[in-house]
Amino acid sequence: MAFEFVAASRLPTQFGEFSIHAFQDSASGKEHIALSMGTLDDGEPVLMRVHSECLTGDSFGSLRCDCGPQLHAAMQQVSELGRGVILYLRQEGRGIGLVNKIRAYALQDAGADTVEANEQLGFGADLREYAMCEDMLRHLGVTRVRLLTNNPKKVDGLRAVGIDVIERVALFVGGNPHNEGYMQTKTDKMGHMLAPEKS
Ligand SMILES: Nc1nc2c(ncn2[C@@H]2O[C@H](COP(=O)(O)OP(=O)(O)OP(=O)(O)O)[C@@H](O)[C@H]2O)c(=O)[nH]1
Ligand SMILES: [Zn+2]
Repeated sequence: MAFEFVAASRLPTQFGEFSIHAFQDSASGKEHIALSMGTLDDGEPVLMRVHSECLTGDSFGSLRCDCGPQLHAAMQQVSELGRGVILYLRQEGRGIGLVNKIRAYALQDAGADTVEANEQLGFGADLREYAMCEDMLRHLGVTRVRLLTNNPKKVDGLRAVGIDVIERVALFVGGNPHNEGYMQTKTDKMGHMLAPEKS
């Protein structure tokens, strides 16, 4: 799959004015988005968030996860710097899709954790891959990144497709009673680093 740039426009937001860039794979029709601010092609490291689409969290304000607050925190940090990029990847449900994620939520309502639910549906814990990021960053002229994430596997995944991640920057947004089990499972079973590293 090769993701080609299609179009870009201004995107004024509550966090400041971004540029929004649309990319599409001509064969599959799959689409991904980048939000950018400032000059990115000067060779200096760029603050980057790779955000997996989460309709429930990003759009409906769901308290079952931490996606919505993470997306807004990343946009706020880029805006404060006046420079950075957010790759918004259409890989809902850690790659299993929205309908399957809701099926997984139903299993979690019945007692499964977020990994067990995927597995009970016949999926692996995390189906995401990051090859599209290389095409998107090449178009934007980004060569080195400081990655906003609590997920070391995401750092590994991006490096595996040739992206020079020079630093992982924690993106803690706190928790709530509805997502504490989910966050614990991410820590215990998926290697997320959701607490400040002991210095
Ligand atoms: N299958 C499944 N996907 C989920 C669930 N909760 C959130 N997601 C999806 O998980 C993705 C976000 O991944 P997370 O594990 O929350 O975080 P991450 O992106 O890996 O790590 P960070 O960069 O630190 O945010 C989005 O695509 C969400 O739709 C769940 O219970 N089951
Ligand atoms: Zn979410």
